[in-house]
Amino acid sequence: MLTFHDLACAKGERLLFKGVHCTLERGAWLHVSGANGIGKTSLLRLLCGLSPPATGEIRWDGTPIRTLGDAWRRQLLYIGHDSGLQGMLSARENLRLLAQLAGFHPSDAQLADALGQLGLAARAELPTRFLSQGQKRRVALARLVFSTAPVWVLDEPFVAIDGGALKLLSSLIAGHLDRGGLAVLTSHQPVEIGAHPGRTLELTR
Ligand SMILES: Nc1ncnc2c1ncn2[C@@H]1O[C@H](COP(=O)(O)OP(=O)(O)OP(=O)(O)O)[C@@H](O)[C@H]1O
Repeated sequence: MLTFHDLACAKGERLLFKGVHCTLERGAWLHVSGANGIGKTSLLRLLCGLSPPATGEIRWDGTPIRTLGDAWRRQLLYIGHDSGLQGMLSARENLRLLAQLAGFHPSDAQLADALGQLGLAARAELPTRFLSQGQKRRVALARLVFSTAPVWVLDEPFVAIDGGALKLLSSLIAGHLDRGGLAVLTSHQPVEIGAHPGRTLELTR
């Protein structure tokens, strides 16, 4: 279970938000919404332990994540809105690298399967600087096919992808929830994840 209580986030002198609460059981997902610049990405970064909250506490199964350190990071798959690809490396090489940085060691077959599911089989060996924006996004999202991390934190995962990839992404998240995972994502659009009713947290000033 992921809980956060009375969270506030400051950037320099500016308080972005305060008093943010949520409890997410396994199998649940949260849609974080709000205007540009309100602090959605900043909230995801707090949840991942990449920066500390100004006030409040984030707990995983009752333990503050600040005391879990690497043990918390091993629970996580974080995909930021920058796809984080190295343009000189192929889709397959990027996918392997991104997975390894997150502590996964996919086999060649898993990499091929993930790229195939994302419709990238014919582009797998091409340097990613030659891919379209949507194809780059698909490479970043391909990690979801083999990730076993229980907590998925996805910043704007639906941006730049077409209807087919959107359906696939939604079904990958639904499968993750069915297996007892949980997900926190941001989107400026309404999101449906199969039959899983999501919760919405709208950040406001
Ligand atoms: N390291 C930083 N130093 C100063 N200000 C920052 C820093 N990081 C983010 N900000 C500011 O914090 C605010 C919130 O940024 P954030 O990226 O969390 O917003 P967001 O809600 O995700 O926006 P968008 O919908 O446009 O992606 C913005 O005004 C941004 O400029």
